[in-house]
Amino acid sequence: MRNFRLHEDTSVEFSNKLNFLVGGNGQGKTSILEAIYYLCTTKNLLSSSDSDTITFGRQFMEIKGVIEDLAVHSVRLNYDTRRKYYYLDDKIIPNSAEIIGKFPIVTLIQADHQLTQGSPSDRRKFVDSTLSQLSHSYLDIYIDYNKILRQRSNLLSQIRENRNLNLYDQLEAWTESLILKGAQIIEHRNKFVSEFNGYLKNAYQYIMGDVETPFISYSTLCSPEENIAVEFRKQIDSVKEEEIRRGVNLIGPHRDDLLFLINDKELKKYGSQGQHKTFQIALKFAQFFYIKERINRTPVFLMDDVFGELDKYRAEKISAYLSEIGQAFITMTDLTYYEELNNDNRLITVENGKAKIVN
Ligand SMILES: Nc1ncnc2c1ncn2[C@@H]1O[C@H](COP(=O)(O)OP(=O)(O)OP(=O)(O)O)[C@@H](O)[C@H]1O
Repeated sequence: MRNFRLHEDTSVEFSNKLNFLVGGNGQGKTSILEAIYYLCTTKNLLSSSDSDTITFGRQFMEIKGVIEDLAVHSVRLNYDTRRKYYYLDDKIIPNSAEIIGKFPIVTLIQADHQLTQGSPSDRRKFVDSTLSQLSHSYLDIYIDYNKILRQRSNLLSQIRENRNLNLYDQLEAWTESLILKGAQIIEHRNKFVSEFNGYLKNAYQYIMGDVETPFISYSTLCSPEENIAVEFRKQIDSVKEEEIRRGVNLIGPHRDDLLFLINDKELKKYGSQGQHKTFQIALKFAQFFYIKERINRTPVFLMDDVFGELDKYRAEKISAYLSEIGQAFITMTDLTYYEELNNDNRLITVENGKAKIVN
């Protein structure tokens, strides 16, 4: 990393098992996770803007890495306040969608409280990012669908201003495309949720025991037994005037949600803080094992300060769970859980933007 947040010039060679990044607050631990995430996805882990990551007073940042996976790849990201460049094996990648799924990654970070406590879009993002890492065809459908949404809402606003017949014909064509792609998204999400529930139950019960059973219910425009395209058409026809009046796409999978339940009770309404936290962690471990089994490759796992907020019982359970994952990067402010770890693992201290391997 060069000129990346506090890291003016930091290099680290990681273990292919667990890497513990230990240091006080504000020393640059999370930034290392952020850099790894950039290399695997081209995107920012914390939804900050790329320009925030350049060390104060500098004009550019650079992150380079070697990823040993099915093959050995060199990856590099440069950002110079105007443009971001991503290189894979020294070849520039113009479209970041090409990288999604190439280096599978799962993250467990502070912002994950939004998964259970935030808005439906946070939950849709979870499903979409999992499916996009698994299948490029899902990503293509998803990108197409979002383009259609934009075009169609522009058109709805135009019709509001000018009710011309030609525009109505165009609207019908966009509605057909919306239904076609939207129905494909719903089919994929339906299948995902039905498969994923087993993984979630395993992960949750590994941490909490089997007195509590988690469940995800997918809330979309119709039930799984109904014909998606037929229902979609029926509902979109019934709100046509309202869509024009508001210039908004009112029906489709962009309004879906996931409902989280514990023992059939809605987590959002009845869950304790601890249950929320356990649910968030279980979602991420389940995502890890789901991706791993579907594509037969082990995602990299990033965990930012997970242990700080947990009681001793759950922290120990999760610490034991770590031995079942592959390469992981785990930040912590102290070494309470380090003693349980074996020789394959690496302890790296991070202090004021400098990283040092301790063992
Ligand atoms: N663009 C930047 N240039 C220089 N320093 C920065 C920049 N952005 C953030 N920082 C500094 O980096 C530090 C935050 O880094 P990071 O989030 O990696 O810390 P951390 O070790 O994970 O801390 P915590 O344990 O509190 O989460 C802060 O001290 C912040 O002031």
